[in-house]
Amino acid sequence: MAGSSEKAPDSGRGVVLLDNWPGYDLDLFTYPQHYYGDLECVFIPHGIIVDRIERLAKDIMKDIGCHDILVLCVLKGGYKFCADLVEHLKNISRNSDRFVSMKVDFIRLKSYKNDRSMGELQIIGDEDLSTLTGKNVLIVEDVVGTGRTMKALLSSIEKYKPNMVKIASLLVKRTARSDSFRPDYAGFEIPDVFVVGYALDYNEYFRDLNHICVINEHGKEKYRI
Ligand SMILES: O=P(O)(O)OC[C@H]1O[C@H](OP(=O)(O)OP(=O)(O)O)[C@H](O)[C@@H]1O
Ligand code: HPA
Repeated sequence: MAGSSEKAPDSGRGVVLLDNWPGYDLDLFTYPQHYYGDLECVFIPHGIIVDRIERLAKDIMKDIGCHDILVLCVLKGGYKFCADLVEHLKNISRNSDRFVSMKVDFIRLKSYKNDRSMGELQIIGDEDLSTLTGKNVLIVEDVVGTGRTMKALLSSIEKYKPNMVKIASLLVKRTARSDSFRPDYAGFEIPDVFVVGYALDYNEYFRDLNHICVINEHGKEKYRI
């Protein structure tokens, strides 16, 4: 992976995977048998994901660790990232002089069918966003693609007047469909490919895959709705 990083590190973009990043041969890793034949490659192995999150947690604590934090996990795709990030944030907080109190809340958003954004964001459930009023909110999201989901969420949240809002996204796509929305913290910047695993899904499949992988055409056909 080191060979695929761009020249000067730009921590705002996270680990940059170039358009020609081929990923790793699937046979070098283990993954559930029920997905044999459905994947192109291992794009980001699980170990690297977790190591990168450890560093994100350090950066987040450095910036906002002086405040009490309300972590807002965006379901469903964000649950793995959120769980691992909170674990690292807790470890850092526990081992530092200043203990930061952290609460975790959840919101469920849905906009994708197959590998396409349907344009309209659904907030599923009856979330009471008034709990965000006056809070220092850290939104935790799995992927920013077009950026529509995050923009819509931010505009829904604004009226509840949180004290501060920061966004951490594990992945950010370089895509022509993007309205150039950038999170405050990014794990990896990736090309415009549809990835699954580590809780990212294709029509609810592949959330039970540890690595982030690229789905192939066979997989898309098999699970298309
Ligand atoms: O930047 P965008 O193009 O808007 O895409 C990003 C969103 O798409 C996915 O959600 P999805 O609708 O698949 O719901 P899920 O989290 O339940 O899988 C993902 O979890 C993000 O929330
Ligand atoms: O690549 C992706 N995978 C899963 N969900 C997504 N939502 C936007 N992009 C993606």
